[in-house]
Amino acid sequence: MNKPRVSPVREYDIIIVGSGAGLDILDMAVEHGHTVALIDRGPIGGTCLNVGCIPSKMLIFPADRIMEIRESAKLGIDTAIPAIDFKAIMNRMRHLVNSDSAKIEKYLKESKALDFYHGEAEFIDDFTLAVGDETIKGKQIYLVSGSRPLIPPIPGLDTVEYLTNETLLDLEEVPKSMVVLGGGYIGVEYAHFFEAMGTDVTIIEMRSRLLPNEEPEVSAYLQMALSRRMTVQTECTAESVEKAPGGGVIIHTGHSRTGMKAEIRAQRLLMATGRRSNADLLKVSRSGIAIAKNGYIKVNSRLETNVKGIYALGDAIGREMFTHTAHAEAEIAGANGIHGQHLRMDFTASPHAVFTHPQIASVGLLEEQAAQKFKIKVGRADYGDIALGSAMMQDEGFAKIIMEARNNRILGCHIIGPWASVLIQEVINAMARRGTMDDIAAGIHIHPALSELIVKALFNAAEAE
Ligand SMILES: Cc1cc2nc3c(=O)[nH]c(=O)nc-3n(C[C@H](O)[C@H](O)[C@H](O)COP(=O)(O)OP(=O)(O)OC[C@H]3O[C@@H](n4cnc5c(N)ncnc54)[C@H](O)[C@@H]3O)c2cc1C
Ligand SMILES: NC(=O)c1ccc[n+]([C@@H]2O[C@H](COP(=O)([O-])OP(=O)(O)OC[C@H]3O[C@@H](n4cnc5c(N)ncnc54)[C@H](O)[C@@H]3O)[C@@H](O)[C@H]2O)c1
Repeated sequence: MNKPRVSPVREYDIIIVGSGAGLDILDMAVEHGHTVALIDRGPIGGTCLNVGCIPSKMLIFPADRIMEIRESAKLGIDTAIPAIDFKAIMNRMRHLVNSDSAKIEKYLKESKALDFYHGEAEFIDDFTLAVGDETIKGKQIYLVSGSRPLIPPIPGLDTVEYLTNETLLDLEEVPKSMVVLGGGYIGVEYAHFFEAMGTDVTIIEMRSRLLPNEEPEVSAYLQMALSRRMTVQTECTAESVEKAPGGGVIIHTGHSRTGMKAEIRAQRLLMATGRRSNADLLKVSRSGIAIAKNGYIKVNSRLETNVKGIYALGDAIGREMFTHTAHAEAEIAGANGIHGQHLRMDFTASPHAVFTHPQIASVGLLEEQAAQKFKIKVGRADYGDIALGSAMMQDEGFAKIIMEARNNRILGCHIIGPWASVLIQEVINAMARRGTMDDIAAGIHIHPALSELIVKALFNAAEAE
């Protein structure tokens, strides 16, 4: 009788799970001369490259151009969009994603500086992981295992076909109609994309506003702007789902305040209802690592778990779930684990942008949060208040800045309108240094440029009582 093959345990200085921000740790570990193993079940390169930021923004860029063309009528430019080549837009996105992912995979497979394990890892013991038939042990472990779509248990959902941020990337034809369930980041970005492509979109959001974690005025303006292009239903929950006779889906909804019931029929249903941790796949409990109630891995401010020598970062810890934050966390975790430093992760100036239309960017505290902690001054400037905004006939959109009243320290900034993700950068830089209004206003701002929006909001805040 053949004995089951038991491969010897291979030992490494460092094991990394995840090839998203995990690659940053890999670089540090290799540079430091450690023996390293990197594990990923694929697709290689993580969420951002394969099913997140990169494909979504490659799709949204043409959607933004469509909006520019539509909006140019107000400037006196007569335009039309005779056709949109959806297939070409999707193919361009898939080509870049696949080729970048393949390059990373080739490097991981061919590099002599590391061992790459292509498979799903799970803990079998402290510091010991199984990947397929292999068993590996690390002196230090970095869990950069990310998150995946959270699909709520809606009756009937298992009987219909639905899309997620992953499967929508395989679409070959533009859907005629789509219900986007969830008005969070993914929901409002893809609602913008599909409407621009010609889909009849309905967003269903159970909370009282879109992007419930943004500044309420930002949500309100976004809802107004998107409602001109699509149906937006807030305080609305999908109670059940069924196949529509002849194709598509029927979503039965209930309004949480009025109790009103309705049904919406659409060719496609996109689930954009949040994310869940991948920690369950890793079976981290077998190594004694503490997990929060929501399934994310618990870490201290040095990004170390309760098990000394095991670090976690990125979406795996469920804090600010953005690529740039994951990279910033990798710097901290790597410096602590690999270089023996004692750095703490500071989320005070951790920003984000939402690439819907109009674009949104945000850093720091919301007005309500700031008011609970400090005596504050708030300033707002509209795009229409500055010269370039007027030239653009940008009569909507604004920047809002929140400062500590006693010293003008910047506590938060929220922008909705063109180039919000770029405009906010100087505020982020100032906040990262715990800066005040002077750290921004001291520099001469070019006239007439959109950056004057920030200066105007700052001065309005300074003058506020
Ligand atoms: C549609 C969408 C759009 C987004 N847009 C933006 C944006 O514009 N800007 C932005 O900053 N952020 C954006 N994000 C968020 C961003 O993608 C994530 O925050 C980021 O990718 C997290 O990186 P990570 O390295 O922590 O995890 P991931 O990139 O998810 O990497 C985790 C890796 O671990 C692997 N893995 C997990 N479990 C195991 C296991 N048990 N064994 C082996 N391998 C495993 C996975 O295969 C994966 O490759 C977006 C997300 C989505 C879904
Ligand atoms: N531009 C960016 O940086 C960007 C873009 C996309 C995603 N992301 C990242 O991905 C994460 C996930 O995005 P997401 O949009 O899936 O999650 P999310 O948590 O931002 O939004 C999910 C929304 O769905 C709603 N919802 C949940 N269940 C529902 C139901 N049954 N009926 C109606 N509404 C329901 C929630 O109230 C919530 O508003 C974000 O937190 C962000 O970190 C970032």
